[in-house]
Amino acid sequence: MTQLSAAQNKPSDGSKALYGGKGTRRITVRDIALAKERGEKWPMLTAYDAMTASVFDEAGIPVLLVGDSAGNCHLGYETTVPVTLDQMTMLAAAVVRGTTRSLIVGDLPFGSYQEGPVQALRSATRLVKDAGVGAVKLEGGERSHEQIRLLVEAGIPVMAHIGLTPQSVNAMGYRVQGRGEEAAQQLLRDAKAVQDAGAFAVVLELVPAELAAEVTRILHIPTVGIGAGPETDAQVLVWTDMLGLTPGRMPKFVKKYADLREVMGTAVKSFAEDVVGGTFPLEEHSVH
Ligand SMILES: Nc1nc(=O)c2c([nH]1)NC[C@@H]1CN(c3ccc(C(=O)N[C@@H](CCC(=O)O)C(=O)O)cc3)CN21
Ligand SMILES: CC(C)C(=O)C(=O)O
Ligand SMILES: [Mg+2]
Repeated sequence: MTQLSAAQNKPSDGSKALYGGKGTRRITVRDIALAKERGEKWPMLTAYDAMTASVFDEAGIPVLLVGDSAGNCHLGYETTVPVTLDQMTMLAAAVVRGTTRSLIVGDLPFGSYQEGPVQALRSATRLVKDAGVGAVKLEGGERSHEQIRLLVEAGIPVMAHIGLTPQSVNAMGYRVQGRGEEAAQQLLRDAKAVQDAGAFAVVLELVPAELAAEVTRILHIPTVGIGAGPETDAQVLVWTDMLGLTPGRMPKFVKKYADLREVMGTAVKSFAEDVVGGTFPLEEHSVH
């Protein structure tokens, strides 16, 4: 363990912090492991296109997830369930092209790894070779440990995802997971299973804060919380939620840092009014 300067949340040994560090090469899973040793917290956001990803990359977000939340946040589906591997490959390739420093994690969509480890390896290989991601993510704890193990043996870093697993919405709904002694024990078994299988990090979605804190203390790999309280090593939010673009009511765990829906709506209305009223384009926007 290297010593951490608590005031600045920066490593005191001269190495680069995941967030706030000046390094320009691409972040690796090794950098992520070192951050946990230093007790450093880090942010993760979703991204679905090159332009948005470049904004987050330039802002210093060390890890970007090309989430299958693209299904409902980018492609107009109700849930993540219909998203295909072809769609994820196209979106992930765009995010890789738009970034230089962030580690890009590609979500394996529903149906691309449930058949077993061999299918999972074929799907993950597609994201690595055709999109250029540095890691993949898949849902499930004990039930996915064989998939995780084979991918890791093949040299593909895996981020696991336990607690609420949205690809199982038709079976479990969108409910808090790990409430009550039995469910808490299952979550602890899932967390240990993905670590033992070789995952480099694990997302904890919608689990009680106390349980997420316990998992974070027990595991040596970093935990990435979403609706899992303040004690996880990292926090992830869906970018359209935290920037106020997603329509409608937000889950309780979302903090809205901007109101892009309002900003964009107001701007496009002024454009429309300018066109209708003949005040755009002006002489300065015209060529002769
Ligand atoms: N826009 C968006 N944001 C997300 O965080 C997100 C997605 N889409 N799509 C994929 C999954 C699905 N997720 C979800 C979806 C719904 C709830 C939800 O309804 N939560 C409620 C009730 C929880 C309860 O009390 O049991 C909440 O208020 O948090 C939570 C996470 C998280 N992910
Ligand atoms: C919510 C995060 C963890 C995710 O899996 C996604 O955005 O698809
Ligand atoms: Mg996902």
